[in-house]
Amino acid sequence: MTAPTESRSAKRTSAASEITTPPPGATVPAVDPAAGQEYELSDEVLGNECFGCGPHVEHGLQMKRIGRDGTTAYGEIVVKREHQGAPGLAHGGILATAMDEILGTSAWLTGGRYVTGRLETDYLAPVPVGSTLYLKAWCNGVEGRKAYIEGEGRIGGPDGPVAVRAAAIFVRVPMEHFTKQR
Ligand SMILES: CCCCCCCCCC(=O)SCCNC(=O)CCNC(=O)[C@H](O)C(C)(C)COP(=O)(O)OP(=O)(O)OC[C@H]1O[C@@H](n2cnc3c(N)ncnc32)[C@H](O)[C@@H]1OP(=O)(O)O
Repeated sequence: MTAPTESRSAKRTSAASEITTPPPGATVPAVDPAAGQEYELSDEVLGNECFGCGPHVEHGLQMKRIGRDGTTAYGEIVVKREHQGAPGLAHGGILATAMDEILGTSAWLTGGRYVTGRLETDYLAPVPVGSTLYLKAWCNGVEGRKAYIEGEGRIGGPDGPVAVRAAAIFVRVPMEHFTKQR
């Protein structure tokens, strides 16, 4: 009998593909205190009915952003019954949404307003209903309007096993992207 082999995603240490890996010319943004201030103000400007972080969105993730360090963002969600896919486990799309939210937060910490262009997700372990997912995301580089962001979600504690990883390209947009009538 052969020993069970580790899954391909468990062997990978990053969710980033060639597309979401910053090109050689990308720069890691310097920490800008004004960017942090703008990020704090963003809810006031845009309101917050966000499925990811709106505190009063009943069936939303209600992600708590619990800190930042430069462009690294930290957050937590508690997986609720209405977030399940298979019985007792978080739906993969919900986990991707949580990653989108925390990676987006890191992008905004670079000092611009960003939307997700591409999001890649690796699922490494099931996430049970009732568990807390500890999220972290950081910026690997910025080139032109593109921010290359990566992150992970852990269960059991902030240093627990990684259950989900993601990598993304966020594209900088003007404020009108959010305010114009469609
Ligand atoms: C405190 C606040 C925290 C906020 C957290 C937010 C978390 C949630 C974030 C979201 O979920 S945002 C909602 C989901 N995303 C969208 O609705 C975006 C929909 N797409 C668009 O609006 C446009 O396609 C987009 C603004 C992304 C780009 O259109 P543009 O016409 O402005 O730009 P263009 O297409 O010229 O692309 C600009 C650059 O980005 C690149 N790009 C665009 N889309 C891409 C993509 N999908 N994959 C890779 N690269 C992409 C594109 O190749 C190009 O690279 P170069 O400058 O090198 O030429």
